[in-house]
Amino acid sequence: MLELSGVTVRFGTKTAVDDVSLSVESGSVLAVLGPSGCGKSTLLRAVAGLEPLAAGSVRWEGRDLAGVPTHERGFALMFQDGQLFAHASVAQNIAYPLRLRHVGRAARTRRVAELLELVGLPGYGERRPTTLSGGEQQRVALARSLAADPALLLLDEPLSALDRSLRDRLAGDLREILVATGTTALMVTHDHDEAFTVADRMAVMLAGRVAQEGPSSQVWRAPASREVAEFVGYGTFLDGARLEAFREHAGERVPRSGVLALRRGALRVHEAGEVTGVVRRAVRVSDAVHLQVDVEGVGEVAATADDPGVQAKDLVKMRVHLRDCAVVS
Ligand SMILES: Nc1ncnc2c1ncn2[C@@H]1O[C@H](COP(=O)(O)OP(=O)(O)OP(=O)(O)O)[C@@H](O)[C@H]1O
Repeated sequence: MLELSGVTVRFGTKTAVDDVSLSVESGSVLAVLGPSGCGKSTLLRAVAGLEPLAAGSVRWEGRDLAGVPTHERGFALMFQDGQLFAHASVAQNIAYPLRLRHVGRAARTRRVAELLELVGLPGYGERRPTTLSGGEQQRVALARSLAADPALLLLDEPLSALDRSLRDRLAGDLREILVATGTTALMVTHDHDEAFTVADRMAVMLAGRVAQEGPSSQVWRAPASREVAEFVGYGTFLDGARLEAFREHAGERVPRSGVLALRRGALRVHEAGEVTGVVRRAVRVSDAVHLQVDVEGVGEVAATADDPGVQAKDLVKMRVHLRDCAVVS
């Protein structure tokens, strides 16, 4: 188990990581999710022993790692661009951590074949990294990170250099590989979908601090604040008179008080929908149309339509899906 307690990292007068306490159970994956500059990479580097702590402690299996250098922590790091050795083969890249540990040739060859199988690249051993696609290169980087059975895998935006569809696919594969190998991992990312796919738990980090930590589905369904809600994809916030007007359209099942946060999927165009509005903007995406709809008394809300024909100035009816809504304070 990894335990961070009051971890603080400063650069001069700037506090990049501010009193962060988190734990990662053995065999589980925690995603630290936050916007650019919130301090998540610095936190990961502190766990790896690459940044000194101004305060707090990092413990692994109960042992305080203060003073333990990076290479003695038994952790593996994987970055955004896998940083493969361009002049070595895929097999040599993967075998590198094993060579450092003086694992014999036969055992290395066996392990490399096993890892290539695991990451879905059997038979790729003799290729050069430069002949591989970005997604394949990240798979090789993952295989290399896992080669020496690290106690803890530290992943820094492992998929963000890839395009969206590949990223979604690889996120699913990464999850399966981590579960299959029982790997304990700490991943930092700014992508909430990726965090949701790969991790068991999420910690949302804002301005150096942990704003909320919990099982991913809980952070998703019950964000602790408006800032967290915004970060995990809620785009419309209704309170006071706007909430009251929304209730008049949508009915009693809409909460009466607090701030109602809505994801785009909370309002879906449907002929029997209870909320009526005028489309102000319609943007087609691959499998839906994203709308901004003006609802009387409520103002503009984000909505979605399956019918690709929906366009600006249309009068639409929308159904409210409460599972895509949350009340935040
Ligand atoms: N070596 C350094 N010296 C001074 N300031 C630094 C250093 N490294 C990071 N910082 C600052 O600390 C803050 C946190 O940086 P960090 O890289 O951890 O953020 P991040 O959340 O990982 O962002 P990104 O997603 O953009 O990588 C930033 O304001 C950054 O400018």
